[in-house]
Amino acid sequence: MESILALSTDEQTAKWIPLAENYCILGSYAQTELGHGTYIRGFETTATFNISTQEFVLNTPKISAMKWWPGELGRSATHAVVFAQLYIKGKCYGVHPFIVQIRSLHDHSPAPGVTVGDIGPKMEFNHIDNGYLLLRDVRVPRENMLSRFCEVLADGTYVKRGSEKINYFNMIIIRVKMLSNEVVPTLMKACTIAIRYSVVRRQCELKPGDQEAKILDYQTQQQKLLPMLATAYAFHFMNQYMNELFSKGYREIKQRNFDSLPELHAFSSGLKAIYTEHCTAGVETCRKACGGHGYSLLSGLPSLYTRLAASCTYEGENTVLLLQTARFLVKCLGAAHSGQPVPPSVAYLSAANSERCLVRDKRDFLQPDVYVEAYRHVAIRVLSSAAAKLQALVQSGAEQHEAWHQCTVQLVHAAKAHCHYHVVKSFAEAVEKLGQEAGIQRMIKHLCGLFALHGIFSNTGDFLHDGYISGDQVDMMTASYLDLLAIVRKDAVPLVDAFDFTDETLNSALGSYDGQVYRRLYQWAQRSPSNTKQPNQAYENYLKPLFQNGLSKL
Ligand SMILES: Cc1cc2nc3c(=O)[nH]c(=O)nc-3n(C[C@H](O)[C@H](O)[C@H](O)COP(=O)(O)OP(=O)(O)OC[C@H]3O[C@@H](n4cnc5c(N)ncnc54)[C@H](O)[C@@H]3O)c2cc1C
Repeated sequence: MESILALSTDEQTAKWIPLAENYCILGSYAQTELGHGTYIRGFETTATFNISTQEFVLNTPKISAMKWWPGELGRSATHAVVFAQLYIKGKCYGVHPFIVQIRSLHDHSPAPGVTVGDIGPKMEFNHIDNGYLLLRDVRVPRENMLSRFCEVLADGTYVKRGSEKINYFNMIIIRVKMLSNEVVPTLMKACTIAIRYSVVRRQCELKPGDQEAKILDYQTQQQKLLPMLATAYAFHFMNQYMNELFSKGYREIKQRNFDSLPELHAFSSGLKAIYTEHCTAGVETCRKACGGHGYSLLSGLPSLYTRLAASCTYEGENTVLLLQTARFLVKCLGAAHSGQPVPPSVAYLSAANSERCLVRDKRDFLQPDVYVEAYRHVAIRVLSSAAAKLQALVQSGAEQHEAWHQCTVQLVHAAKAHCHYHVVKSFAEAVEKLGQEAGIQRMIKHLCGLFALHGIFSNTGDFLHDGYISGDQVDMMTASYLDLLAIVRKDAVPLVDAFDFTDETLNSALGSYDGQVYRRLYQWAQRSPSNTKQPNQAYENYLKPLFQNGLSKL
């Protein structure tokens, strides 16, 4: 439905959306092929326009062209938005989207010319039937090409309205939505489970002779979990900013003003990559922080991890996305240096870069303008140094693509630094806006500081590299960081309760609101098939003969 809404004409929307909304049809987004996922221009599925019948004829010319991975395709979908190379009178016009009926609406059997099935077991994602699709002379009417931005007229004339990149616009939409709806809530759930568990679980004595301590009172446990909590809040506030930027851009694009498309694409790509990377790693950190019980599926944590791990790949592979962000940044840096206007998210590149951090006391590191400036400095420095290397390679005779290839590791670094700067900045701005609620503002400001200082603590080299901060300042920053761990510890439980997940949604024996961890683990373990199956077949079939055989030998 997202694809149809973004890519279809008003008439196409009026035809297909009510059918989808009323479950008369079920859709799948069929883009990826066996041989190509990232490189969309390399897709091999073809859609050839037949003027005499006014139809497109879709084909899978070879095995690598088979659609592979689309969700809901395996056994559920009746229709798919299939991306294929458009051919008119022998000329290729690139990849376009077509609505193709793949199963009968009467008995769900494959439509004529369609071979469709499930791709088999995966690391997780068992809630979705990812499928394969092979097309042999499958015909669809001319109206089935989604034509908001490109159309094929009855006489075979190809009409373009706007940027050719617009066909990828729905990928931006889905990317932006997945961050708010799936990625960040998953980290929030993991934090809720691990933090609630860490105030129930007691282990060892903090002070000899005392009662065993809650594990969240150990500084190392705080350092595992509380920066993850701060990350969840940071991404939440960044999402609000991104959604505003996106809504504005979406309105303009619908009016066929494509000016914001490069910025939206670059920003959503970079954020998707860093969110999914940090959230996936964060969920795994939460799991490990729950010790042995975190490894049990009953904790709810392993399935959060395996589901989220897929998001590093789908809707754009992360490295590839970061490189796209970097390409945009390098272009904007060039424009900024030559005094041309640049989009708002990169306006900071036009200002001079500060040389030194002027902090003299550890408390200064708790000032948002201090850490926001430090992140800005690093983002400009890393990008400038990658761009300078790129330029030097080209000036020394390397071809542009070769020079780019030799800089990709540093370019990925630059894209990450750009996104990290924005997340810190938007978090600090969100804190400012909470001015009406002093208590909440104080709490969230601590979290914001923790997020920012955790990033500096974990990537100290980036800040030390050109002497922006000194070794002494690193010590001050570390002292503030550790102070914040103890401060945020006090609010940790209300801060996860504020996410407001129900016990049913968390589905975790460790993370329920009432804290009855051990009772629930025992009750849920009772339901395990090995405990409920009667009689115990493993004993009857294998162990009993083994024991009897052993005894008979004595
Ligand atoms: C759970 C799940 C659900 C999915 N659902 C759908 C769906 O509904 N519909 C659909 O169409 N597809 C779907 N996909 C497919 C998904 O979109 C692709 O797997 C994804 O776009 C990555 O493409 P790829 O598999 O070709 O990876 P590749 O591009 O082959 O990546 C492999 C490696 O090569 C590197 N690489 C590739 N190109 C470059 C480059 N230019 N520069 C540097 N490094 C590069 C990558 O960084 C990566 O490390 C799904 C995938 C998963 C795992």
